Amino acid sequence: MANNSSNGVHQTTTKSPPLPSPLRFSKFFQSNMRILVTGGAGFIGSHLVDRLMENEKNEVIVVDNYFTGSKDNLKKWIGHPRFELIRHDVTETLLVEVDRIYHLACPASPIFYKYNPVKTIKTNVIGTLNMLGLAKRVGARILLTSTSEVYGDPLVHPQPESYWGNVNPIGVRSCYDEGKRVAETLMFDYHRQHGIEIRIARIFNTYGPRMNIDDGRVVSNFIAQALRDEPLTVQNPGTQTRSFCYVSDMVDGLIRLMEGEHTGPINIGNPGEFTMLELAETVKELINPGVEIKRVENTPDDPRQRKPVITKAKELLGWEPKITLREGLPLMEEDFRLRLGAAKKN
Ligand SMILES: NC(=O)c1ccc[n+]([C@@H]2O[C@H](COP(=O)([O-])OP(=O)(O)OC[C@H]3O[C@@H](n4cnc5c(N)ncnc54)[C@H](O)[C@@H]3O)[C@@H](O)[C@H]2O)c1
Ligand SMILES: O=C(O)[C@H]1O[C@H](OP(=O)(O)OP(=O)(O)OC[C@H]2O[C@@H](n3ccc(=O)[nH]c3=O)[C@H](O)[C@@H]2O)[C@H](O)[C@@H](O)[C@@H]1O
Repeated sequence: MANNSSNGVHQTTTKSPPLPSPLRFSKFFQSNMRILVTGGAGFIGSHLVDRLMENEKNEVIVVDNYFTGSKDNLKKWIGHPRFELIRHDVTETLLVEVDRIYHLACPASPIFYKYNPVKTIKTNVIGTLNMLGLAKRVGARILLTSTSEVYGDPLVHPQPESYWGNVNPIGVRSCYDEGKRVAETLMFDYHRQHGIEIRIARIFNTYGPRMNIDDGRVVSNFIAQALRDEPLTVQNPGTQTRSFCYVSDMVDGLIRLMEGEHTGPINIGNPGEFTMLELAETVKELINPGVEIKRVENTPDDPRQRKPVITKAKELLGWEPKITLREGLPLMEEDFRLRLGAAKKN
């Protein structure tokens, strides 16, 4: 086990952050907080935007290239005076004046991030560099949505933030997991070298309404399959585990991290751990008891186990998840039924 005893506070800097734009101190400037959400048209991003827009002091700017996200996820905010939506690819520079940057832009489903791996790594590396450059120019605080995939196929279980991980640097998942690891490195280098205020969330598998129906991730696959009366495809061996966090809990954790005092990295996830066979059985029981469960081939480098240690999130952010898998699945089922036009039997 590679253990990092210097993780956390010792790696931070005492350098002052760059000054915010002079506009902040202008007597005509409204007291609103201007918040940029990259990848805000995606699954987690659009829920985050909903929550941020509830606060009348917030102005929200979303940039997205719509690779896996869609305007539909933000339709209720389009035209709102405190909301702006920009078609933009984060691998290109962006000039906006903001106080906070939630940097989510990156395809998250393995099917999509493996589709164009070179683009995925550019998004993670060049995209994060561009957002850090922006943060430096305007004195904004920036939060990166990193991932439990930085732990790779973990040899330590459950995973604390101090674990350095077990990642294949040349595998088919590396564009994503090594990409996020470099993104974390860039965040800390900008923090130490330029005093940028950074926050890093290591997100564990998150699910909920608005996931793409054909997203390819396991929860959306199983729910869509159950509703279409198609076999639930459990990839071998079926004993691999994941810990699933409902999206409203995730958004709450991200906002607490952004507004708190700690750089992270901090794991944000639900420690309830399930094998993929258990997940399939639960979906079958709750949504379609008649559906078949079918075993299919897995993909290379699939992590065998994953469960977050969330002591840091609890102690430093006062955060822990509230929604169990059994409570969250029916909420997602409702949304999928509406979108698939699948009425409830009985
Ligand atoms: N959902 C999860 O379980 C999970 C777990 C760990 C980390 N994360 C991270 O959280 C973030 C959001 O994940 P999600 O589940 O909402 O995924 P998603 O695919 O629904 O959202 C990603 C968004 O980023 C946009 N995007 C992709 N590349 C871009 C680019 N180059 N320029 C501009 N926009 C771009 C997409 O169009 C999409 O709207 C990602 O950074 C992901 O790595 C998610
Ligand atoms: O939370 C994380 O940190 C990462 O988790 C996921 O990656 P992964 O856990 O591999 O997500 P899935 O594709 O949903 O796979 C989960 C498990 O379900 C299995 N699976 C998937 C799909 C399916 O139809 N059947 C099935 O059994 C896979 O073999 C895997 O073991 C996300 O897609 C990443 O964006 C995210 O960063």
